[in-house]
Amino acid sequence: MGRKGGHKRRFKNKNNQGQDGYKKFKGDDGYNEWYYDHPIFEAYYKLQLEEAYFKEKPEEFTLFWNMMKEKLPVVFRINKLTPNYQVFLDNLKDKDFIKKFIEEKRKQLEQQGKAPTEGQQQKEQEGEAIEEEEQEAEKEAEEQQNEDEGNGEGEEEEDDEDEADQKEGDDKKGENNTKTFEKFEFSQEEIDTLQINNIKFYPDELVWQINCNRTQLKKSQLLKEFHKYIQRANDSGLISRQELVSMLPPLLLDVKPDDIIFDMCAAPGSKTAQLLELMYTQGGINTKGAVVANDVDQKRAYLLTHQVCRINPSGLVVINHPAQFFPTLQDPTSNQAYDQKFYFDKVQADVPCSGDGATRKIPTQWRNWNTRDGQVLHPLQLAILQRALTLCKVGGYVLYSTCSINPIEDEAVITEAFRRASQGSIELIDIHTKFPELKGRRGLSKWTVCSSTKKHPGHDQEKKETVADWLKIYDNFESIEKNDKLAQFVRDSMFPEPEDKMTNEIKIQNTMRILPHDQDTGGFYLALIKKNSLINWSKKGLPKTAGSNNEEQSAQQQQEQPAQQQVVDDYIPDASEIPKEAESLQNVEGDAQDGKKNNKNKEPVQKENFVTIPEEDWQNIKENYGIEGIDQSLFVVNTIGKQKVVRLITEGAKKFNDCDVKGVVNKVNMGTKAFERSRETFQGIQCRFRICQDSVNLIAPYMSKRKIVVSEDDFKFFVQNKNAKYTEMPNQKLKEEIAQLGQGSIILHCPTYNDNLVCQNFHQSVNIMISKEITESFKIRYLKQLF
Ligand SMILES: C[S@@+](CC[C@H](N)C(=O)[O-])C[C@H]1O[C@@H](n2cnc3c(N)ncnc32)[C@H](O)[C@@H]1O
Repeated sequence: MGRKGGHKRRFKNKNNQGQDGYKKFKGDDGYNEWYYDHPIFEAYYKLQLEEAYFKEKPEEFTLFWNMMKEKLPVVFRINKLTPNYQVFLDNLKDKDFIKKFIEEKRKQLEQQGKAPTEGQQQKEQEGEAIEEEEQEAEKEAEEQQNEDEGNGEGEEEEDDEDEADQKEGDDKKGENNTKTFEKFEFSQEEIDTLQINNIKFYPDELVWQINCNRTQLKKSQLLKEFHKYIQRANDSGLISRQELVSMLPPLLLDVKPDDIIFDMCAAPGSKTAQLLELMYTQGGINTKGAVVANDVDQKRAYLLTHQVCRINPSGLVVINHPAQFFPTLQDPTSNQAYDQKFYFDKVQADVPCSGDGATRKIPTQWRNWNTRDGQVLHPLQLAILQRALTLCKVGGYVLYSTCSINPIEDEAVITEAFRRASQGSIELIDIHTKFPELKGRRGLSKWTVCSSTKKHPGHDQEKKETVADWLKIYDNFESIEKNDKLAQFVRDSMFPEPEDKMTNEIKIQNTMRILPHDQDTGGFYLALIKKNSLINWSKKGLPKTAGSNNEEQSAQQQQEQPAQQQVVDDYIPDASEIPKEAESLQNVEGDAQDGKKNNKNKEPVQKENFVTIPEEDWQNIKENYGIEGIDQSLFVVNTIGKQKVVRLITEGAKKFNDCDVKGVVNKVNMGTKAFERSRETFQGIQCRFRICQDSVNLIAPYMSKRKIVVSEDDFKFFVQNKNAKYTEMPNQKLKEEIAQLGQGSIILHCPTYNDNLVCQNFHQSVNIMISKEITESFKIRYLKQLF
């Protein structure tokens, strides 16, 4: 059933009505239409990719380009740390699961006399769609206004799979370059074709893909309930919705339970969560490692805390720094032969990028794409990569990734890092052998540096411009004319060497490009670098920028910064190396869709710190819950505020904290909530702290008091009855056992599921102390509830 009726789309901002090249208009049939076309963008990638990938089959370029315009399918990963996750997994393994789910729901509604008639259904859908559309238009107008004010940042949404405002249609691809609105309903026949498929390259059957996109799931009345099911699982941390390609970097880092990993540009945290999942899957409660998740944007760092806390990780440390300037910490306990500096075992540099591989998620690329963004970001990306390599231990690995397909942000950055690093100190690992089921393209050994001459050529069919009119190509850095404004951000570091000398030497083909049409994903770039020895960074002057007098500039810089000319192993870039413009482009990338950023009103950073729990409080907790076997120093409190929460951290997190002797790192959060100062003051409560559900599975094995072992049935009873009166409890023996413990926090441990429930025991009742989200997860996993 297609969408009918030509309601008007409202545009509040005049700029929405016809920007050069990006017009929305009312089509002949009354549908609003939207251009998915940018001839310069297309010409640029023909130039960059055709010879390497499509020479034999030039028509494949069209497949690739058309796929860039399609919405992404829904993908999610099951969090293996969630006890009894297999119930959810078993559902997915049933090929007819979606069909059965919908039939079940329909039956339920019919029984309740609530099943909508077809007419009602359509009316409702259209009403909702109009409302949503109006909201989208407003959002867009606001975004436009921001751009006009020079913020350069659009509205962004919260999680990895939340897509930026997308208004594209369903089936016009290939015919012309406009799209109409989605179909909002599925016929029974179409529902029958819906499937959830396992993604083979990901271990343990944890990643699944639905063969429709998220808008379809959300907007189809019949599928809405199914979308809610997925949403409930996501909100509770049972699954994480994350784009498929974005799951590759953590997998490639080969995480070990004792690793201390630096995630340099981490918000909103989908890869951080995945790193922690991989770490705890191997190490269980004995996990000692940590993931230090950093983001330059404080608000986004807080958002990350919120997102990653869904999986309750004691090994999480959230910090807030510009990655390229991250300080070198001292490690007094270091057993490295070379020095006493603190080094990370592995570093993930998922750098800020133009995001032009993420057009399937960020359709505004079709309006905004230009060559300048990549050029502006290149120096920042290079500086972050160099810092990543410096901070990584000898024998450790750095994973560089972007969701851009622009060689200036990808191969050019890697090549320049190798040019600057001392020979043999780093090497590119061939990642193509790691996932035989994944189709990855080899990194480019040559590319073209060029600038677009205009933003967008417009959609005027009469214009007869050609690629040559749109792209100004630079053969080499030296040939750039002095006052060429288009080359303002072009640098010598962006050029490959003649005859691919350097790229062949460093084996750039070991890096990987993911193209969207190869396996229905976004575009992505990955490079895994091993650090073989300490690196002597040779900086032959700052990278030269074109469009100015380079020689003069270089000479002046050499005079001003003589130290930078020397060979240095602790490389920190000079701020002047990075164009100021890079800052405003920082959040354009695909993975990081979060709350709107407003640079203007940034609040001053309040430096947080974490210290070991005070002795008196520790003794109170230890005695009350009978805790043995975990060191006091792994329980920390923050130094600002009321210290209401005691957090559990890992040894790795503690080590990182201890190495920041001078307190130079801006910490946002650490570990997971273990105990909370209780508000209850009534009689009989011995302990001032109640247990938190967040870390109960990590602490329960070390608890000998106030822990009751329950059967599967009793466990389910409490999941079903959040506030259970003693008189309602079916198991008399259990009731007596609970009553004997007296009032206060207790846990119910179910050995069958190896799971625990935190409860508050009152005089005559037991209340389950878990959030709404976790309750939903328990209902899915233990009561097998679908809705
Ligand atoms: C590609 S996104 C990271 C996505 C993230 N790794 C994930 O998987 O959810 C890049 C992030 O880098 C941050 N960023 C930009 N410039 C930075 C800098 N100089 N230092 C640290 N983080 C930076 C942005 O705020 C953004 O959150």
